[in-house]
Amino acid sequence: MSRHKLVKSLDLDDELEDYDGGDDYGDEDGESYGTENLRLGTIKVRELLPQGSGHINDKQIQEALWHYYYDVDKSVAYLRKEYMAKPKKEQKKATGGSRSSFQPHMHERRVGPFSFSDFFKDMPWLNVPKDRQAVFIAPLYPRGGLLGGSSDDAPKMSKLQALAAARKKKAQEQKLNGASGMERPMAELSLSDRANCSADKIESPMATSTMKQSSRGFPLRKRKNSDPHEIPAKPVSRMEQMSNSDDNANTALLSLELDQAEPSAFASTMFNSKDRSSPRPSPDDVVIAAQSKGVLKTTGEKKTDQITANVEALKVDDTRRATSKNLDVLKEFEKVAKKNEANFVVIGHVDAGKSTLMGRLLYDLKVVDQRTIDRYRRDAEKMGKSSFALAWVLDQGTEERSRGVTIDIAVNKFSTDKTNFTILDAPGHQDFIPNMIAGASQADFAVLVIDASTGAFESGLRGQTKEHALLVRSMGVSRIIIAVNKLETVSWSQERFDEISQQVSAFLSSAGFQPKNIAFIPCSGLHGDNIVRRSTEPALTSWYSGSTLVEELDKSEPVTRALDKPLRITIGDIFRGGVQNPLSVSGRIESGSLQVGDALLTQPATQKCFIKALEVDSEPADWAVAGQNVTLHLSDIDPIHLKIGDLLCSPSSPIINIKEFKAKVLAFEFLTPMQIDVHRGRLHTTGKIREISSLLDKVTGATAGKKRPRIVKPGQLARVIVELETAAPLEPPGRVVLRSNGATVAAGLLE
Ligand SMILES: Nc1nc2c(ncn2[C@@H]2O[C@H](COP(=O)(O)OP(=O)(O)OP(=O)(O)O)[C@@H](O)[C@H]2O)c(=O)[nH]1
Repeated sequence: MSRHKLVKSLDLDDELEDYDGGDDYGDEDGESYGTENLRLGTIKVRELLPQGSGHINDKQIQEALWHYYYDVDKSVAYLRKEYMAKPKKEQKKATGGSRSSFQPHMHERRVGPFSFSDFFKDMPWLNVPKDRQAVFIAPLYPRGGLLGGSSDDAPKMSKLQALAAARKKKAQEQKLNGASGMERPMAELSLSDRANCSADKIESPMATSTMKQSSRGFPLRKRKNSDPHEIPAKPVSRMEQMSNSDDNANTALLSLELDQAEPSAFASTMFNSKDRSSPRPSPDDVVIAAQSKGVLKTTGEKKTDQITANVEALKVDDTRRATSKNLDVLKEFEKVAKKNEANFVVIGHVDAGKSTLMGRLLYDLKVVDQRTIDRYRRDAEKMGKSSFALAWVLDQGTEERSRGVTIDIAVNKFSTDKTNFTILDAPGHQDFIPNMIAGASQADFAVLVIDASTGAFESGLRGQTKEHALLVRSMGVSRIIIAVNKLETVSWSQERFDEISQQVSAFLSSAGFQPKNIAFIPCSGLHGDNIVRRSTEPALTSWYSGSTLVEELDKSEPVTRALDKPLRITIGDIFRGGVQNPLSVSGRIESGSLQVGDALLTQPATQKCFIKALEVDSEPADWAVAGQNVTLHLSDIDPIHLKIGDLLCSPSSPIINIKEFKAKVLAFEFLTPMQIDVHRGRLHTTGKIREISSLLDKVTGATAGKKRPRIVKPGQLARVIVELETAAPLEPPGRVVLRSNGATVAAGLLE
C-alpha cells in the first residue's frame, strides 16, 4: 500500500487508542510486506538500470523506491540522473556520510503502518535554503494619518487634514459644553469622551490592574485623543518600540494608541451625538416625520383636513429630474420604423439539447464567430466534454460548464430580416424550475426541444417535457414550436418522428394549445440539420421538405405591446459597483413606457428612485416601451431596497403590495388548503392556500359542483384564496405558478 493509501485508510481513533507513546511504528506483517516490496522492487530496478550502474548500491535503490512509492520507472529515472550522470559527486556524497538526498526520512526507514513524522519529513518547505527564506523587513515609514492605522509616527498633516481635525475637536468641545440635563450623563458615557481621559489620569485600582495585565503580556492600549491626527509631542516609531528592552517594553506599548473610529449610527443614537453631521433622512424618515406632523397639526382641526394632510405626506414626489428631455415617448416610438420584437423561451427535459440547438443557431447565423467556437471546443475537450462546445455559447457559468447543465436563464439575441429575437434558454433540470418560470414569464412563444433518441423521448415525457409545456401555457404562451432533436441518432426515422409528433400533439391540445399554434421540425442541433441550414440528408429529405427552425421562428406574429398601460417592470438582474453607474437593474418592460429622468417606485420596498440613464438592448437610449429589454441606471436609492423579482412602476400609478389574493388556477396535482410557494416571473414568495372557493367549468369558467370543496383533483380548474407570508406586489391579471415540495402543483391567473 502506498503512503497515500495509508493516509486515506488511517483511522485516527484507532491510531490514538493504540499509541503507547513509544516509537513503535511497525508490526511484523507490515515490516515483512514492506521489505518484500523493496526486495522485489530492487530486482526490477536492477534489471532496468543500464550498464555501468554497478556502483549504485541496494540502499540507494531502496531509498529511491521508497521515495517514489515503489514506482520502478521513476526510481530508475532518478537513479540514472543522480548517480550515473554525476558519478563523482555521488560517490563523494555516498562516502561523505550517511545522509543521502533522501536522508531526512530514509536513514530511519519505516515500513508497514503509517508514520506521521516520516510522512512529513521530506516536505519541501522544511528544506528551504537559507538564501531563499523570507525575512520580514518592517516598512521604514509607518503610515499615519487618515488611512494609516494607529501608528504614532503620524506623518505631516495636509491642510485639509488639519482643518478636518480642528473642526472635529471644536465639535466635540461644543458637544461637551452643550450637554445638559438628561443629555449630560449620556454624553459622559460617550466613547469619544472617555477617550479624552488619558491613561495617566486613570490612576490606582483600575490602572494598576491593567498594568498588571500588561505585565502578563496583555498591554493596555489607550485610546487616542479626540483628535486622531494630533501629532504626539515626542513621536515613538513602532520600530523603536519594538526594539525597546523588556523592562521598558510595557511602557513603550502603553504609549501605543488605538485609532478611534467614528461612532456607528447606533452608538451615536445611544450616546447622544446630536451634533454629529446627521445623514440625509431616509424616505421612510421623511414619511414618518410628515405623518407625525400631520397628526399633530390636526388636533382641533376637521377630520378631512387630517386625511388630506396624511395623504399629502405619503405622496411620492415624481417630478422628473432636470436631465429629462420630457419626450412624448409614444410619438417617438411611432416615428421609428421598428422590426418586430419577439422573446422566445427554449424549454424541454434535461439534456434534450436546448443549449446546443441555440448555440448552433447563433453560430450558423454568424452571431458567434468561428474562433470563439474553436476556443470553446478546445476548452470543452480539456474538460472531457467536447460535445458541449456549442452549448457553451449559452452556458457561460463555470458551474454550468463543469456540470454540463444549464442553471439559469441565458439571454441571447439575433435578428432576421423581419424580427429581432431574444432567446431565453431555460434550464431543463427540475431543480431549476423557478428559473425556467422566470424565463417563461417573459416569453411571447416557446420552442420545446425533444430528444428523439431511443428511450430519451419517453423518459423526457415523464419528466420535464410535459411540466414545461404546461407551465408555459399557464404563463400565457399560446404558440409553441417543437424541435424533434437528435433525430440523426435514429437514422432520421420518419416513423419515430410521427410517433413523437402524435403523442406530443395530443398532450399539447389537452393543455390548451390550439393545433394551428403547434409546429414540429425534425432536426439535429449538433450537426446543424434544419436549424438555419436545410438538411441534405437523403434519409430526411425523402419525407420532409417543411420549414427550418429559423423559418418557423420568423412566422411569429408581431407582439401587441401594452403601451398605454401603467409602467411595470420585474427586475431580472441587479448590477452594482460601476463607477459611472453604481446601481443598475435589467428586465423586460411588461407594460407602459419610460424615459431618462423619470421617477420610479420600487415594490415591495416602496422606495422612490430616478432613471439616470438607460440602455435598450445594450445601446444607450432616451426612452423605452413595453416589450423591450432594458437596463436602467438608477439614482437616489440605496441598493438594499432592491432585489431580483421586485417590481418597478410609476409613482403615479403604483402597484400595491397585497397579503392575500384570489386566483383561478388549473391543478397539476391534488390541491388542499396547504403551504405553497408563489412564483410570478422572478418574484418568489411563500404562503398557503387558505381556501378553495369553488370548482370551475373548464370551458365556460362558471362555478361547477359544490362550493368550498375540500380538494381539487389534477386537471380541475378551481378558484382559490392564497394568503402570503409577506405582502408582495401582485395585481390582476398577473399569472402565478404555485409550487409545493419542489413540484408545480397549479398555475393560473390572479382575479
Ligand atoms: N447526437 C446528438 N447529440 C446532441 C444533439 N444536441 C445536443 N446533443 C448532446 O446532448 C447533450 C446535452 O446537450 P445540452 O445542449 O447541454 O442539453 P440541454 O437541454 O441544454 O441541457 P440542460 O439545459 O442542462 O437541460 C450534449 O452532450 C450534446 O452534445 C444532437 O442533435 N444530436
